[in-house]
Amino acid sequence: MSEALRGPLTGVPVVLDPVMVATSGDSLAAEGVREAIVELLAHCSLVTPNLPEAAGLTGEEPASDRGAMARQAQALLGLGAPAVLLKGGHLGDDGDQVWDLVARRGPDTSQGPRLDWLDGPRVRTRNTHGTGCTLSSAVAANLAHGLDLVEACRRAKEWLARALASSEQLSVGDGSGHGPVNHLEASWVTLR
Ligand SMILES: Nc1ncnc2c1ncn2[C@@H]1O[C@H](COP(=O)(O)OP(=O)(O)O)[C@@H](O)[C@H]1O
Ligand SMILES: Cc1ncc(COP(=O)(O)OP(=O)(O)O)c(N)n1
Repeated sequence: MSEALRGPLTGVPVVLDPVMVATSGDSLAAEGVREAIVELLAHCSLVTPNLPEAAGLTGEEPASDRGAMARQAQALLGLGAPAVLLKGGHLGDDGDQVWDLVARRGPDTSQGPRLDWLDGPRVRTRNTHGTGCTLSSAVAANLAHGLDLVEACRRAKEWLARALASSEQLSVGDGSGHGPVNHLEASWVTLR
């Protein structure tokens, strides 16, 4: 993979979603995956960890406040990522707002990284399955459309909030688990 990123994919925006820990807390990564992801960091345009994944990559405890999120995002820049979208969905599940952070290396290294907080209302739903994959895919699509990195992340997060809010319209399984977000929210029509 890193050979492809250095060769044929040079110059193509690449979003790396380091799927290691699900929203449920379940580990999705085998041994050695951390090292493989760290090796890829320098060759992608943006890495999009959730809080447990950022902790796994930096070797720290999962961030429990926005200060720790900022520190871990900068630690990921230090590991080689040019930009980080650190997702804060796991931070303070009771809060009314959900905060994500975009951290980028500044053009002038003496001035430190640029941090842009993206906040949005927390949608009260159990149907959060696939939020991370949905967000990173939407950011990749927005980058392919030529949007600037922060705008690509902001619009993806806004769309995800609508897909979460619309998830109640889906009827999947017996309703006992975490259902999926509604990717078709913009064109959803309920036929009865
Ligand atoms: N209940 C919610 N309401 C609104 N946005 C949410 C909610 N839960 C998660 N998000 C957003 O979904 C995205 C993925 O968040 P997160 O849960 O941290 O990652 P993952 O799904 O990879 O575990 C982030 O943009 C986060 O802000
Ligand atoms: C089999 C499998 N792959 C990936 C994930 C993680 O998906 P993601 O969208 O990052 O987050 P949640 O689904 O955990 O909200 C997964 N859960 N299972």
